[in-house]
Amino acid sequence: MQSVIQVKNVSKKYRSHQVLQNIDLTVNKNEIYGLLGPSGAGKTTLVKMIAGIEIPTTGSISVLDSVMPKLNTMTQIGFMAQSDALYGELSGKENLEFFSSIYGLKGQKQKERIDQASDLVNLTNFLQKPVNQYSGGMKRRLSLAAALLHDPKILILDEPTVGIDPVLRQSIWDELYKLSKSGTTILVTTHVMDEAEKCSQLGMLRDGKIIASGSPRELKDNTSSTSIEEAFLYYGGAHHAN
Ligand SMILES: Nc1ncnc2c1ncn2[C@@H]1O[C@H](COP(=O)(O)OP(=O)(O)OP(=O)(O)O)[C@@H](O)[C@H]1O
Repeated sequence: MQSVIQVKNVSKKYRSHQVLQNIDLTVNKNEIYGLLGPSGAGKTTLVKMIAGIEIPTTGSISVLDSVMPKLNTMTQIGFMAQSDALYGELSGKENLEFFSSIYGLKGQKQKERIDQASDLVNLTNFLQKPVNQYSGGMKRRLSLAAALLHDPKILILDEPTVGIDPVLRQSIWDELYKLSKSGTTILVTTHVMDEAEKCSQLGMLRDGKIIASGSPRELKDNTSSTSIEEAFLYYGGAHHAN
C-alpha cells in the first residue's frame, strides 16, 4: 500500500504548553483517515502541521514523499479549516473565483471546476448570494467547495460537517467516498463518534497522544466494544492507567 502521509515522532509545544507528543501516523493512498478526539486533544494542530501551515517542534512529516512544509506539495493539498475563511461581502461564486485564481485556474477550466465543486456541495442555486447572508452550514459547504477547486490529491478537512444537517452530512460523506474511490486521500478530524465510524482508518487522539489506531472494526473487536465510543473510552482508560 502506498503511503501518502507519514508523521514520525512529532511533538508540538506552544511555549511551555505541550500540545502533541510523539505522534506516529501513516495515511495510505485512497484512505479516509479519521482523527477522532475531544475538543483540545490537538487534532487541529496536527492537521495544520500536515498541511504545512504549522511546523513541528520535533519530529518530521512527509507528504507525497516531500518533507513538509513544502510549497509544491502544499498545492496538492486541499485544506478546509475549522473556521470559514470566506469573504462575506462577496457572493459564493466570487469567493470560488477568487480561490480558484489563487490555484492558477482560469477560463473554461475555472468555470468547470467551480460548477463541479458547487454542485458537489449543493450550492449551485445560491452562488449569486453574498456569503454574509449564508447560514453556517452553507458557509461550511462553500469552504469545502473551495478546498476541492484544484482537484487536490489530498483533502484535509477539519471538522467538516459541524453545523450541517444530517441529510446534507450524509450527502457530503457520499461525495467523500466517491473522491476517495477516484484516488483522493482524505484526512478528516472529528469529535463525533458515528462520523468516525464512516472512516476506513482511525487514529484516536487524547491529550496530545495517539491512544489507538486501526480500522473502526479492529478498534471495536480488539476491545470487545459494540461502538467506537466504547472503544475510545476503553483506550482512554487504559492510557490513564499506565
Ligand atoms: N497558536 C497556539 N498557541 C497556543 N496554544 C495553542 C495554539 N493553538 C492551539 N493551542 C492549544 O493546543 C491545544 C490543542 O488545540 P487544537 O485546536 O489542536 O485541538 P482540537 O483537538 O482541534 O480541538 P477543537 O476540536 O476544539 O478545535 C489546546 O489546548 C489549544 O489551546
